[in-house]
Amino acid sequence: METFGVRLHRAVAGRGPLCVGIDPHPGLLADWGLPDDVGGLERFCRTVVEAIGDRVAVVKPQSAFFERFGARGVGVLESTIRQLRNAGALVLLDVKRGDIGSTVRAYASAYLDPSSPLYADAITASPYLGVGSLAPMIETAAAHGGGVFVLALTSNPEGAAVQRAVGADGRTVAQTVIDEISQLNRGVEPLGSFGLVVGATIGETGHDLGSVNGPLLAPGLGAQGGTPAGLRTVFGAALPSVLPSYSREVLGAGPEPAALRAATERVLAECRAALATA
Ligand SMILES: O=c1ccn([C@@H]2O[C@H](COP(=O)(O)O)[C@@H](O)[C@H]2O)c(=O)[nH]1
Repeated sequence: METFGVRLHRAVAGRGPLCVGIDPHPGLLADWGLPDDVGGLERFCRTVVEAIGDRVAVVKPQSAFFERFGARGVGVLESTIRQLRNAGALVLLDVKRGDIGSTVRAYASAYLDPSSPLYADAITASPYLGVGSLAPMIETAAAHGGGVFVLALTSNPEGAAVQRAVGADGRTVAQTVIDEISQLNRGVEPLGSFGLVVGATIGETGHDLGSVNGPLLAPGLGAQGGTPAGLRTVFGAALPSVLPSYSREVLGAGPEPAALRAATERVLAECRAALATA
């Protein structure tokens, strides 16, 4: 069985360093001339899958925008994940789950067990009940070749108050998360399966990302103000491990598939150029 790290490394080598998010905001549905209902959601997602599913390394559906339509919205999420995987994209489901360990085990079954209808290649996770509480997710991912991206330094300004709080050992909360995830990837080649989320908006982090040896998802590009040129400031020597992520910047180019593809090619070229300077 191939690990998620191996699969991601190959996908990025073949398709380029880019993650595109599927965030069907009500405003985007309206801009695309679609109704704000399950039918509109389904058409939006099908258009994105058909336009870019066969050319982007990673696609990141944002679960919240599907959940707001209830069971039928989650049904669209299931079929979107399936279609994306059939098109050869790795699916990173953005659910930011976290809880006590026994409940985390249920989340792991829901998203990282291949027998689940919502099975994805990787998920996002929240470490604020303790990184150790995520162990069942880590174990399930490892058992099935999946990945987990844990929030470390998020792109929103409110995150810093929690993530940069300093603990008794002098490390920030974020550095503790970084260090614990780094341990999981130690010695793994070419890339570990356990990643971190570090926002592209946050500037110089003051944190040591050099030993993570896993993917660094960088949301916040485009709509939130982050730029490919700014990635060097945020990530420094860790730049080669960065997976830049855009949602609204690309989706806003729709609904024409050719325009979605052109926006994807544009941001990919910008990211390639920024990461090539590493
Ligand atoms: O720190 C974080 C973690 C996750 N996100 C998610 O990424 C996308 C960003 O969307 P844009 O339209 O490109 O701003 C969205 O799903 C967020 O929930 C993040 O922005 N920052």
